[in-house]
Amino acid sequence: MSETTTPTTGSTGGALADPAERRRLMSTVTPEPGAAKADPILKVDKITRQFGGITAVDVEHLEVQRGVITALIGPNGAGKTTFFNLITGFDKPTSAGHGAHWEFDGRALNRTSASSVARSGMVRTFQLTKSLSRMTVMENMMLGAQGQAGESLAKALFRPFWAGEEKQIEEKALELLARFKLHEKRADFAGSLSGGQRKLLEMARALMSDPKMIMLDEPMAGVNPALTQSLLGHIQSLRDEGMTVLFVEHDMHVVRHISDWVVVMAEGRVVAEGAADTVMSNPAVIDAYLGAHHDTDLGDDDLLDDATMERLEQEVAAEETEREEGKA
Ligand SMILES: Nc1ncnc2c1ncn2[C@@H]1O[C@H](COP(=O)(O)OP(=O)(O)OP(=O)(O)O)[C@@H](O)[C@H]1O
Repeated sequence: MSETTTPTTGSTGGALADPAERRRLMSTVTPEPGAAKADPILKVDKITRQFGGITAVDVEHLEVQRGVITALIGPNGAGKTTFFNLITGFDKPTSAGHGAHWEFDGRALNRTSASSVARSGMVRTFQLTKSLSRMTVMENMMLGAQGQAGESLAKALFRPFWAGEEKQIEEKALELLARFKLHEKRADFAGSLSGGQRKLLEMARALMSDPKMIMLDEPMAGVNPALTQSLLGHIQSLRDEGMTVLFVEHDMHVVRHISDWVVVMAEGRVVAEGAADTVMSNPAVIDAYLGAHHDTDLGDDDLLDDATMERLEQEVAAEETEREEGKA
């Protein structure tokens, strides 16, 4: 287990803390859907997901550049959350076995479970579910290390970190809580935190496993202006330390402010890509947003429904049996 909160840096990590260097790097990318990147950490091919007659996702090709902040934007129902669910193993593409392929940091992930995806270094944040709200802030960070509810999910997503000693786990949790200014709240129930503090906790919790890429689904939703700057600062710091950030966001001010690259989805497809300051004037983007309503938000609350939890638990049990058999 790593004993430090410093994220794993990629080959371009560190140097990309310099805005001029990021601009130079991204200026080499052709601003068009599916554009090749200089050093992609994530490559996705032919992912489709249908729900009945609706095609929620139909992504032909997408690359995410290592070490920068990429925003995934699009009107309600564009398929952003479904796309997150698919590449993190929480949902299966309709095109599975028919050309769907995605790899993270050079490793194919299309046949792996959500837990394996997390172990590969691609970690997403989760909204506080009921059971996580009833745990303290510290317990959330330790995630089931003391046999709490939600343990299976924790095991599924944080196994690399679980391999360590409890003392080290605790030190790391405290270090992260201090970084995110939640130290004082460590004994409070997570459910008592404000919207912004919850977002900070979600981020801190995800960092317990030292991800190479962090995926944030609407990190600014429900955050009051006082904490917005702090959250934005944290996201930028992660990037400056070498982490790759992929986030879904509706707030265009936030998108313009922190994104090095913007990917636009509409009706399941990637319809535009480009630097934040130019992509919003792209006719395809304007078309995608015209008439779109931004007041309904499916969010990822449904992500941890009973059926999903059950499937994750089965996956974890199967992987544990496999590991035990491997040891024997
Ligand atoms: N479990 C599901 N069953 C049926 N349809 C679904 C399901 N999940 C998503 N959809 C549909 O897939 C489409 C894409 O939804 P998705 O939530 O991925 O969009 P989104 O871009 O994340 O939207 P938002 O910005 O509102 O969160 C929508 O038409 C939605 O109704």
